[in-house]
Amino acid sequence: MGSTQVWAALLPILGFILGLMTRGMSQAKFKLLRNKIAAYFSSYIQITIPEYGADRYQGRSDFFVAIEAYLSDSNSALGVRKLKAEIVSNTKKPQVSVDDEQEIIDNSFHGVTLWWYALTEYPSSNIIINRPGDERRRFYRVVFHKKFRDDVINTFLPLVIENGHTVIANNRQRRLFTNNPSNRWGPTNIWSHVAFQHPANFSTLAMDPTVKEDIINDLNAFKVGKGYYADVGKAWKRGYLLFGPPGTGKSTMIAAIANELGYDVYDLELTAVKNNTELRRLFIETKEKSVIVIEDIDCSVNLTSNRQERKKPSRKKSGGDSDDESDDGDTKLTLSGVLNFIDGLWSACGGERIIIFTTNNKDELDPALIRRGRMDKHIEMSYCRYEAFKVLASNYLKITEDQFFEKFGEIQQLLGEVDMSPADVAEHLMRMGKKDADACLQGLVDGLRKAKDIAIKEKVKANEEVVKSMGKEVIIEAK
Ligand SMILES: Nc1ncnc2c1ncn2[C@@H]1O[C@H](COP(=O)(O)OP(=O)(O)OP(=O)(O)O)[C@@H](O)[C@H]1O
Ligand SMILES: [Mg+2]
Repeated sequence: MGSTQVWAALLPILGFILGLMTRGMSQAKFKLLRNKIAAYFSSYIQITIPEYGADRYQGRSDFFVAIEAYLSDSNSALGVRKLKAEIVSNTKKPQVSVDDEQEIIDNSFHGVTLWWYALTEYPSSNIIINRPGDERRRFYRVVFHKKFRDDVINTFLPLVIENGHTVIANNRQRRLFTNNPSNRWGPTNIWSHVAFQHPANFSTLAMDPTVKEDIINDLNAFKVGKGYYADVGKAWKRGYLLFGPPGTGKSTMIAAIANELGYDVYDLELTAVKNNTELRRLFIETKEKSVIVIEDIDCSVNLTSNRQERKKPSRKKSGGDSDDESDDGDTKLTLSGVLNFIDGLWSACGGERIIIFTTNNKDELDPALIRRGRMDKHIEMSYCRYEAFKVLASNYLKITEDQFFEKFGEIQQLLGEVDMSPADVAEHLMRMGKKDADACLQGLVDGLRKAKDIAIKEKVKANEEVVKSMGKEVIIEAK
C-alpha cells in the first residue's frame, strides 16, 4: 500500500509542523485537524468499527464480532504471526483472532486490496473508569482505495458480516432448548437450554440407504437455499413429518438432522402451551439455524378434535386453513394456531428453520396439519430390514456381511418375516455381558425366532376369533 504507507510515515512530521502551528489548541481538536488534512491528501478511505456502540450495556457490536470471526477464518490472516485466543461462552473451542496492531492484507474481494487493522486505544490516565470495558477501546479499521467505496460498503462489508456469522455458527456449542411453562416466563427465559451433544449422525442411522441419501441431499439443498427460497417467494423453512412405530429411530433422526446441519434444537412441549398467543411468542423467540421439534404431535394436544368439529355440517369452512377457531385462540391452543405456527406470517420471521413433527399414528392426524407445503417431506421410519441391520451390525459390532455370512443370511430371512424395531435389534447387538459378535448375532437370531413364533400364534388366535364370530353370525342368520 505504497501511498498509505508514505502517508503513515509523513503523519508524525505533519503532526509536528501542525503542533508548532496550533500551539494552544486542545489535543482533541488538534487530532481532528491532523486527520482531516491527511484524509484530504490521501486517495484511501478508512472505516473504523468500534467494539462497543454508544451504549456499552448493549454489549459488543454485532459488526465488530462478525469482523473478528471473519478475520479469524480468512486465508488472508494466515500470515499473521500474533494471534490471541479467548474462551467465549457457547463456543466449542477457543476463539482465535488477530492480535492488536496487526495488519492483514485482504485480496479476497474481486482482487481489490483492503488492509485490516486490529487496534486498541487506552484513554489517558486521568479518566475515571466506571463501566466495564472502558479501560480500553478496541476497534477494527479497514482501509481501501476510494474508487471502491460503493463496492466495499454495499457488497463487501455485508459479505464480511454474513461470513462472520457463518464462522460463529460453526464454532458455537449447539443447544437443546425446551419451553418453560408460561407462569415462569420472564422477559428472557421462555426457553431453557442445555448443551446439545447427541452423537447421532446419518452414517450410524439404520434405514433404507436410498431414503437416507434423499434426506441428506434435501437437507443440504435447504441449507444453501437462501437465494432459491427468496427467488420463489417462499419463507426459508422446511417441514418434515417423521412417522413410524416406537423405536424405529424418529428421535435419533432428529438428532442426526441437527448434527448434519449444525443447528440448535427447540423441543417444543405443546402440553405446556396454553394458547395460540403463547405459541406465537415461543416461535418468535426461536433463533434462525434451528430445528423446531414437536414430538408425538398426535398425543400433544387434542388437535384432532378440531377436525371432528369442523366436519360438522353447520361449519362453513373446512380443511384446516380456516380461522373459525380464532375466537378460542386467546384461551386455547387450537389447530389453526398450530397451522399458523408452521406457515402463518409469523413463521416467516428470521428464516432458516426446519420444523419436525413425529408421530406413531400418521392416520390420526388432521390432513391439514401434514399436507405438502406444510410438512414438505413425509418420512416413514420402519421396522428393521436387512439393509438397516447391516448398519446396526457395523455400528455395534464393527462387523460386515462377509465375516458372518451364514448368520447374516439367517437374519436376513427372519427380518423379512418378522417386524422388529431397530431399537430392539440394537438391544440384541449390544455386547454388554456377551462375549463376542457371534454370541450377539445368535442372541438376535433367537430373539427373531421367538418374535416369529409369537406373531404366528397371535395370527392363529386372531383367525380363530374371526372364524368363531363368523360361525355365530351364521347361526344367528339361520335362526
Ligand atoms: N433407525 C435407527 N438407527 C439407529 N439406531 C436406532 C434406530 N432406531 C432406533 N435406534 C436405537 O434405538 C433407540 C430408540 O430410538 P428412537 O428413540 O430414535 O426411536 P423413536 O422412533 O423416536 O421411538 P418413539 O416413537 O418411542 O419415540 C435409539 O437410542 C437408538 O439407539
Ligand atoms: Mg422418539
